[in-house]
Amino acid sequence: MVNQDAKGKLKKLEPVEAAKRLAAYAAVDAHIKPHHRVIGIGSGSTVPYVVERILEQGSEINEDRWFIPTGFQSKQLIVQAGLNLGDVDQFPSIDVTIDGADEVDDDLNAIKGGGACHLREKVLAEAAADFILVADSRKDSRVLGTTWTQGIPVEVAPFAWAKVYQNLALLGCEEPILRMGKAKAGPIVTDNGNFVIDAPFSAVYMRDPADLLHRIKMLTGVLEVGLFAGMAKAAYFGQNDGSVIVRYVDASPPNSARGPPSPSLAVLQSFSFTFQNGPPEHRARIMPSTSLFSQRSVMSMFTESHIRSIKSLDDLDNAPGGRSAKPKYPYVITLRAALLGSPNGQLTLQEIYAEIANRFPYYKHAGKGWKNSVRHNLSINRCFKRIKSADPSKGSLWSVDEDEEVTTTRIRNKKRYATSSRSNYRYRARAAKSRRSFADDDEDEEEEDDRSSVSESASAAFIARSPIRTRRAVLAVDTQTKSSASSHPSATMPSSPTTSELSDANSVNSTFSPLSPAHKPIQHIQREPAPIDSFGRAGTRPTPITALNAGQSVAPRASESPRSAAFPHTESHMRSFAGHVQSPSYRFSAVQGHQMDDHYPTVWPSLGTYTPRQTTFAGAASSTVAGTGPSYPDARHSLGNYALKSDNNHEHVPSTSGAENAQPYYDYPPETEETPTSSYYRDYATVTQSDPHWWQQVYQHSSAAQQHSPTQATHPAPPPYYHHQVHQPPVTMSPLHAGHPLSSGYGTWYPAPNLPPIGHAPNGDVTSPHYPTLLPISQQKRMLQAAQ
Ligand SMILES: O=C(CO)[C@H](O)[C@H](O)COP(=O)(O)O
Repeated sequence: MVNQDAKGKLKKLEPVEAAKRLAAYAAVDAHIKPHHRVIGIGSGSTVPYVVERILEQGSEINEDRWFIPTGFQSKQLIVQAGLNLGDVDQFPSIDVTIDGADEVDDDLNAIKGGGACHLREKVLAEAAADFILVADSRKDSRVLGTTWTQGIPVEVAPFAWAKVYQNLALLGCEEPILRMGKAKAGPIVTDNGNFVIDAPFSAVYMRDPADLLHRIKMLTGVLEVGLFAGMAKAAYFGQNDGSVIVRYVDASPPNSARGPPSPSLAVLQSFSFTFQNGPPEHRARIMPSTSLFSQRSVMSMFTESHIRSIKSLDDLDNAPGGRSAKPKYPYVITLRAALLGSPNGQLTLQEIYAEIANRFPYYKHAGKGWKNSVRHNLSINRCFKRIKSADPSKGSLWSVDEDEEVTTTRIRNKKRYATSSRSNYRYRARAAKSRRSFADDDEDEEEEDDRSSVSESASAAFIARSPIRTRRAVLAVDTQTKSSASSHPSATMPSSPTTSELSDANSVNSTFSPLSPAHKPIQHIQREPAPIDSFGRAGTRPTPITALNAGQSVAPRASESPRSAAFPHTESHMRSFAGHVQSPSYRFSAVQGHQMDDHYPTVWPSLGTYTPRQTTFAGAASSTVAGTGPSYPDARHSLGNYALKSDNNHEHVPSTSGAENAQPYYDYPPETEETPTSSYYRDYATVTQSDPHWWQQVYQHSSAAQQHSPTQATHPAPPPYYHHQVHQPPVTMSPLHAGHPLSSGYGTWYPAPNLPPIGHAPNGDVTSPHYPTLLPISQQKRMLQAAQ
């Protein structure tokens, strides 16, 4: 056999190659079973070992099989190995596809397409009952884009490439590059006759690969995106030490890994793998990355009937070490016990914390992380129900739905992944929504979060928000029959990025990279002059960013806001009560935890952009961003106390006059709750459509408030609420719109191309990585200039 030397031993390989072989062999052994008839063969440097191992299953098994290639390379491999070559149009259902990857994140989302095969690769991945990734350990990453920095491969129709290229930049891509051939003049051409653009996006975007995938995929001319979100069932990473780390999206191996063992396990005695099962302590010892080894595996130690027999916190045992020791129970069990044991079976979030900390004093000193976990578990497990409290000052109540399966995460995940990446996406959106709503219930917590150090922020925030944990298991080479691979000295592999490395990667050095001079093929197209609005301003249409010269903004800002009969006040008038009036967009931003200051212009409906003199928040500030910065006192005294009620019953219920009375106020209408981003845009659009008369009322009221209390430092009279009916139907922006430039009456706003992580905004703002801010192009340019 080709992989064996004259003595029948496995040929020695360089460490990286040996690691690839380990991964490939382990994956084939676990997933390609004798009964599998149609097998997808992926592309990349690990895949030859996949074919090698399949061949070792014997010609008898293989002669009844069909092998489907993902490109030229795999077609060659199949043909040269003498295997039956098929295609996906003959076999639209594939048993198992095994493929390489450029980078794989914690949730088994992957970047693929380094070999420009990702269109076919994705078709085969989707067609397969089980899609399995194989790679060496360098591809194992926490956040995509950490090690694979050349960008997301995007396959495009050749004639559309320049348009896609331009639109990728508008989506926030830092520096798209049309991939050039190595020994070819001009761009590489894929197996399907298309071009590839490599599109790097900053870590903020990469934290939600499904969302980014959808945005890019929606660009006309894009044929496929090399982001494989929620598709892989397992990933095998060969290690230098001769072991293989396998990660599943679930607590147990996918279907293909069950059933009769692969014959090669028995055939190839000299190279065998064993799952290191056994007690959790043992697994923990061989898996230093315990944070990745989540509750899921712990959960499997409890049977459903055991969980159902627990009726209160008193039924829970202490861990060794007594009452104050760290409890051994997963949160779902503890939470269930706390709720069931309460007098009415209902508790508020704060009461849940208190009950748990009372039963297990460990939590009293355990920092804040456990509260995040409590909220996370409440939101993701269907057995917990959220109930509106009759007393709004109490916040929501939680109870247990006994009819729902007690969610062992294994069962849940199976359902979730049985469908598609879309369900993963929806799931994330649901979890995201839930997190947002928790923010209102859990003021203290958010406060703590906002103050948390930067070192914790980037990766911790990502990990905390990721609802899915993959399970790691280590496949180790049997010590009795150590393979040649493991006898090689270990090469130094880059380790997982540390938190600080991650934050470095996220920090903003420049906010917008203009197109690379080396690849600046888009010509300036003479456009019709931008329409002039009723205030004499140009720029009501999106202007492609690529058509701008350095330092030029889309619509230069006039020194004074224009006047109109309906709203005859100058900008300086407006400034005089900057602390009293806010636009909903401001307020929305406030609830996301953004600290606003005069770097952030406000869009005044029909008037243009208004830059307030100082940071102000609307009523919302009194809930989630309480205490996040010096602006808060202003927010407390800002007008902000109005309600915006739109046709879809989407009501911004304001706070009354201070944090003490703050209520959860922001409720997402169902049709817009898919992603925070969509809501952001919807709100933004609402601003641009608001009725000027309403604003006039607000103005008048705020004038009155100001007369009553001329300085912001003293207490303005709490104004009554204003209800505003938006005359046009509310704009429901799907997430697919997100990322497109929006035009207001004043200019075009683009999604910020390179968003700062928490605590890293260039102006010192606290920002949330989850809720991109729209920055006006002029500001982006300013920031870019400042960075240079
Ligand atoms: O997606 C791919 C090709 O489109 C490959 O699987 C990926 O690029 C990995 O390749 P390699 O193992 O050679 O690094």
